[in-house]
Parts: sequence; C-alpha cells; structure tokens
Amino acid sequence: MYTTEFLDLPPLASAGGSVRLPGSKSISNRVLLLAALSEGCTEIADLLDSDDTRVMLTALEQLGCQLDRLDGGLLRVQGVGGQLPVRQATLFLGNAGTAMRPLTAALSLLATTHGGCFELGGIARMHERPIGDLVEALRQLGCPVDCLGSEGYPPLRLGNGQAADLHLDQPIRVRGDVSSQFLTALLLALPLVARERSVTIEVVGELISKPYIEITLNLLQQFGVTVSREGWSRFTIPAGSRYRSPGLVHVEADASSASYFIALGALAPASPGHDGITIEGVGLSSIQGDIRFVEAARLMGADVSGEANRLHIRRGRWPLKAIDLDCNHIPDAAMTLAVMAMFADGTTTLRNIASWRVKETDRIAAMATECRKLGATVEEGDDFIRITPPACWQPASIHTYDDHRVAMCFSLAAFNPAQLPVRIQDPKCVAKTFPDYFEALFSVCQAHPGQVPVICVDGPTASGKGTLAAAVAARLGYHLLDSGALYRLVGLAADKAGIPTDEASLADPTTADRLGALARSLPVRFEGESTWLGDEDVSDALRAESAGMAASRVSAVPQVRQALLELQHGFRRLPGLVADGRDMGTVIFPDAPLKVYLTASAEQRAQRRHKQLISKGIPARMEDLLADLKARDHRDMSRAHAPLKPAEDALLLDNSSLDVEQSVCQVLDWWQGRSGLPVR
Ligand SMILES: Nc1ncnc2c1ncn2[C@@H]1O[C@H](COP(=O)(O)OP(=O)(O)O)[C@@H](O)[C@H]1O
Ligand SMILES: Nc1ccn([C@H]2C[C@H](O)[C@@H](COP(=O)(O)OP(=O)(O)O)O2)c(=O)n1
Repeated sequence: MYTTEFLDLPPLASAGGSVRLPGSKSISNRVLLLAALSEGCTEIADLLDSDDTRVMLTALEQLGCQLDRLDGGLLRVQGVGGQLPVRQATLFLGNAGTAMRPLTAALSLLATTHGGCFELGGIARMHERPIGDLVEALRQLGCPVDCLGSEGYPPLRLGNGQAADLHLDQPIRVRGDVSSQFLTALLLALPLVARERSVTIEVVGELISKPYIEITLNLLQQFGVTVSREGWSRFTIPAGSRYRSPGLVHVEADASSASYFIALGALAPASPGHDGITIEGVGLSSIQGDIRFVEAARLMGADVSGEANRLHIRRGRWPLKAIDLDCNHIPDAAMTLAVMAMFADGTTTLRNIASWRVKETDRIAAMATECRKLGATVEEGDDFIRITPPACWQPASIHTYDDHRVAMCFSLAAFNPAQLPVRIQDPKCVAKTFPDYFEALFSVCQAHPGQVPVICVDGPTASGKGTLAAAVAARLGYHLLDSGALYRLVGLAADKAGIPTDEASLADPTTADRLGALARSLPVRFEGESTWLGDEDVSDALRAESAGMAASRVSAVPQVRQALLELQHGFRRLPGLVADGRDMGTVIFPDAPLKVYLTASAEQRAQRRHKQLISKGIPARMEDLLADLKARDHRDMSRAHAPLKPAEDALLLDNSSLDVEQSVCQVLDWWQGRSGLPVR
C-alpha cells in the first residue's frame, strides 16, 4: 500500500494481463456478522483485509466472539449463537457503514433482550452520516437508542442495561429511500428475535440499491434463514428462524473493485502480447449488484465477456459512447462511469444517484470538482451528474476526500490523451476496500516509452546519495535502485568464485570476461531491507568498506558495466524510480527528467563515513578513511568507461552545510517544479 502524501501517476499508455481482486467488502462484513451470530463454527475464505473489515473484526472480538486465523488465509469464527457474552462495550467503527448499521441493529436487539449497553462511534465523517431512520425503526421495536451527538447521527448508545420485551406484533417500518443499509441491518438482526414468532418489515418509500438487499437475502439463506418478500416493500422473517453456520463460506472478489479494471480494459489500448484485462475471483454469476456495472460498461462500448468466476475485458468501441443512465442499481460502481465519461464522444448523464451525497463524502460534489480540475465540464444536481469530456485536459492534483473510490476512479485519468501525469492525494485512502489497488493497477499497466520518471542521484562516495535517494523514493512511493550495491555484489561474488579483483588481474582480458559473465548471472534477490546472493544474506557484508573498494575496482571493467545495464534498466517500473550511483544520469538513464549531482567536501564525507561506521560498531580511522575515499574518487572519476561526472543537465547539490531533511526538501522542490503538476 502507498502511504505517501500523494502518488503521481505518469501518463499511462496500455494495459493487459490478469488481476485477482480482494474480497467484497459488503459480503465480508455481512458474513463476519452472520458467522458471529450463528450457532457453530464458520470458516471464511478470501475475506477482505481492509480498514472496514478490520474494525468489524475488532468489534466482534470486543463482543466476546472468538476468531482464529488458520493456515491458507482462512478465518475461523466461533459463533455466539444469538447470545451476548459481553454485555457492555464501546466500539470504534471508523468510517465503515457496513459495520455501523448492522451492528447497531443487532446490538440494539441483543442489548434490549439481554440487558446490555453498547456505545458505537467512528471517525468524524461517520458522525455526519445519517442513521436516524434505523434508530427510529429500533425505537419502534422498544429498543432504547440514544444519539450521543446530534439526533439522527452516530455516536449511539444502545440499550440501558435493563432487559425489556420487544414490540414485535406490528410490522416494523423503515425507510428505504435514503440507504438500503438500514433494511439490511434489520434483516440481519431480526432473525435473532424471530424464534417464537414471525417478524415483518415494511419499507417506506421506494427502496434504493436493491441489489445490496439481494446480497443480504442470499447470505441469510446461506446461514439458514429464508426471508419471504412481497416485491421490495414487505419482508417476513419466519417464526423459528435461527442462524446456523454453513461451515465454509467463500467471499467473492469485490464487484465494485472490479469496476476499475473493467473500465481500464475498456479505455486502455492492449499492451503488446496481451489481449485485454482478465479479472479473477468475480464473474457473471456474482451475487453482488455491482456486477451490473458490466452492462453499463458495455453500453459505453466495453467488450466484456466472462464466466462464473472470471471476467475478460477488451477495448471495444473507441472513443467510448456517451450514455444517459439511471444508476440506482449500481451506486458505488457508477462513480467509475463518471471517469469513463471523460473518454466518451459526448455528454454523459448519470441519474438517480442521490445516495452519493451521504457516502464516505458527498460524492456528487467530489466527482464534479475533480472532473472539472481535469478540464471536464460538469453539471451537478441533487441526484445527478452530467459530464462533458475535457476539450483540453489539464494537469491535476486530485483531492480524494478520504474516499477510496474517488482515489481509484481518478487513477484511470492517467490514460488521458494529452499524456499528462495525474497526482492522487492521500493514496492510502484505498485501504478501506483495496489496500493494494495501485500495485494491482501498475501490475497490468504500461507507460509510454521513457515516461516512467527517474530521478538520478550521482556523486562521490559518502556524499549522502544513498540516504537522499532512499528518502526521496519513500516520499514519492518510487522504486529505489542502489546501483553501487550491484557493483559491490559483483565484488563479493568474485571473491566467492575465486576470481581476483586486484587491479593487475583486472587488466587481464580473460579475468575481465569471467567477471562480466559472473555479473550477467548474479543470483541476487532483494527482499525488503535484505540483499541475498544465492542463499546467503549479504546485507552487512555489502556495506563493508572493503566491499566498496572492491566495487570501485570491478566497476572499471567494461564487461561488468555492460552486464549490469539491463538489470539496472529493469528497475524503471511504475510509478517511478530514484536511482543512486555514479553514472545514472550520464549513461544508464540519460533521458531522466531530474538529475542531481550530490557533493560535499572530502573532509566532510570522511567524517560522515567515520560516524556511520562507528555508530555501527565498526572500527575506523579518519586518516585511512580520507585516504581511501580520495583514492576511490580518483579511480571513479578517471576510469575510461562511465566515469563519475555530473551529467550536462544535472543540478548540483553541495550538501556540506545541509542536513538530510534539507537536501531531501531541495530535491523534492526541484521535482515538483519538473512534474508539471499543481500542488493542490
Ligand atoms: N546531507 C547530509 N548531511 C549530513 N550527513 C549526511 C547527509 N546525507 C547523508 N549523511 C550521512 O552521511 C553518511 C553517508 O551517507 P550515504 O547515504 O551512505 O552516502 P553515499 O551513498 O553517497 O555513500 C550517512 O551516515 C548519512 O546519514
Ligand atoms: N552507478 C555506479 C555505482 C557505483 N559504482 C562503483 C563505484 C563506487 O566506488 C562503488 C561502490 O558504490 P556505492 O555507491 O555503493 O558506494 P558509496 O555508498 O558511495 O560508498 O561502485 C559505479 O561505478 N557506478
């Protein structure tokens, strides 16, 4: 997951390949609650691991439900069988509507019938999301529910510690036209109190988001409760209902998450050697309503085929076709249509989307504002949005409103025909449902040739290149190439293979050829902070001064430099690279948009190295270090092949009087200037 302040997406050119998506949030949180309320043990496969499921899991544990992680990614939930092992708890539910609403209903009923008391709250935005209609329905039933902030909004106190009877003789009335989650919450909770008598729910107003109710009914059935319904206005839970574990439950991949990859396949040219995008884990027989996004995407021109558990998408009609669509049946996935609309041949109108206003953020306002930033013309109303594609695309920094879907949708804008980069602010907000969304996106996307950005940091030893490069890469979410480590690895590998690396031996062409062959087939693996040569962790050995000296010697051998070329180019991957070395800007990435040549005086550098070594407990003498460093500078700068020197277009940074943070800020400042992106 990217935890950077922002993530810059370079202009993207094509897409192709296969993605496996994380489990559905709606199914995951429903299954968790049902498993917890059931009699018996349930094993859950492919559960989504995200912010919203994590708050649900924590809440269930606080409520006394036993959860065990098993091999193979299974979660075992020991159900409480409609009982209440813990009678009092304060639950923090983040911004997870799929946890807040059903837990409110289930805990209200259990608190009232068993004499419990629970407080449920979340982050500030959760306390702005209405829940009054559900509270009203629960009060009708005789449940004590207090709104602890504003009336009609969380945080809530459920129950008062006293057991009381419920009024189950009359149908329970609940509004269905604001959020279908209130009805889902009651449907999930009421079987707990329908042992002796049937319970009926009447929906007031036109029910929205019906497909989500279908998911609820489907899962209730899996857990042993069959609800009968008259149209979408009256639901009856039969007498004698009780939840029974089905044993093993598989969570489908998230159909709403699939929408980004369906859109990707529809708007991206196919990458060479690929025939569009394949999505694994969700297919045409999905129980999720958002699978109907497929129909909407087809209307816009996507070529989508599929099987029960897999989808395949190719670009069909291009440009996409503008549509006018009632999106009530796909409220979440419809946001993706708004971004597809920017690639259409006219004006698209998405209607009946009033529920967008009460989601993670006011999504109509958010989508309108951000589409406009990219140059689109947007009209918005209480329950619609109308989008005309940009006549002239603008570079934009997309604000994401702590809303995962805004972030994921706008990543697709990186396919804009103007080939402008797109900045996504706060990319970690995707953690709500799809923590590795951007990694998945990058795994199937390709940039235009030469458009994966590279920042080169070259300079002499101990100037702080490694430190600076690592910090800049971390701030930008870019990959890191420590090219010196590759030469150090060659030195170590030569030592192991018994190939001499003293200067006299290296002058022998046979030795040089052997070294070149060794460098071409280095058995190197980078694993987090560790570097492996074959089956040996060489992370510490690599940093020894002797390894640096050996690296400096072998790096003068042209066969070695040539052998490492391709390996180094391979580091240039989405979303970008920071490369540190001696010839990054001059030889390896001559087209890099930013090249920094980092220096400091020899004395300063020797002092830094001294401090660094001493702090690691490695003995070192200043005089030796200074002499070695000067020798290394001389050799690196005077060799015939790729000598250390500033590229002609490099910016010089003498950090003798700067600390690390100041150097990092300087480079990020230069980078911001080159990115062409607005800060906000
Ligand atoms: N701007 C700076 N000011 C002071 N010390 C620095 C600065 N940059 C790096 N250092 C320190 O200098 C030492 C050498 O830095 P390093 O990144 O290993 O250099 P290089 O990769 O150029 O050999 C490290 O201990 C590092 O913390
Ligand atoms: N791109 C590069 C990187 C390093 N080298 C050589 C020259 C250097 O003295 C050695 C070791 O580099 P490294 O960056 O690890 O050394 P320092 O951390 O700067 O001490 O490798 C090179 O020739 N080209």
